[in-house]
Amino acid sequence: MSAPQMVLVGPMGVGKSTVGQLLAERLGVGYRDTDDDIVAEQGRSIAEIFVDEGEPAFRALEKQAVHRALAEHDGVLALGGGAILDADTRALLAGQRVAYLSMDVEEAVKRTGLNAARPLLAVNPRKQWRELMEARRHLYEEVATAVVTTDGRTPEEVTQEVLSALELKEA
Ligand SMILES: Nc1ncnc2c1ncn2[C@@H]1O[C@H](COP(=O)(O)OP(=O)(O)O)[C@@H](O)[C@H]1O
Ligand SMILES: O=C(O)C1=C[C@@H](OP(=O)(O)O)[C@@H](O)[C@H](O)C1
Ligand SMILES: [Mg+2]
Repeated sequence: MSAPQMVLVGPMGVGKSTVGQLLAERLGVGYRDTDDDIVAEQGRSIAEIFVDEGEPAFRALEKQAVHRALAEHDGVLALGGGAILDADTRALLAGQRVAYLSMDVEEAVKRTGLNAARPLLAVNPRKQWRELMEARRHLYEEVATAVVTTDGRTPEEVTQEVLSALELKEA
């Protein structure tokens, strides 16, 4: 049983996976991403799981993957954007170092576009993103120990901000 050095949360396309890998390099620790764990375990893409079984089935797989990673991983952990919808997951995040990466809607549309890999934004991404954020913003804020805005910042700049905000020492 261990705990991640830090966890990244935030909406789709905000840069959790990109910044997570940079953070892991800077900290000299391993990187893990719960979406990758689900894809590896299922042998299917996230989009295929949504199409084949629907969102509730994906959320059940996600909950298992997140709880396993929180117990096993001691490096940087990036969660899928919707993982914080689960109350048990939010309870497990209490007491951990959690950075919430945020951005505004225009940046979100630029970064995700009409990207079929993110089924929840496949149709009318601007409206979908606004609705998702209305439902989730307070949950990201609830679990976060630091909030880092990513608008107009490169992944390297966001990485630096996260290190400073969480007072993490580099390797
Ligand atoms: N700070 C940034 N500025 C501009 N583009 C970014 C930034 N961070 C990530 N991206 C791009 O946005 C897209 C989504 O990034 P990703 O790391 O997959 O986000 P998430 O894991 O949060 O869904 C990728 O194409 C990535 O290259
Ligand atoms: O926000 C969401 O509900 C989702 C975010 C995705 O992960 P990213 O946040 O890494 O894109 C992925 O888990 C799935 O498409 C659902
Ligand atoms: Mg990701």
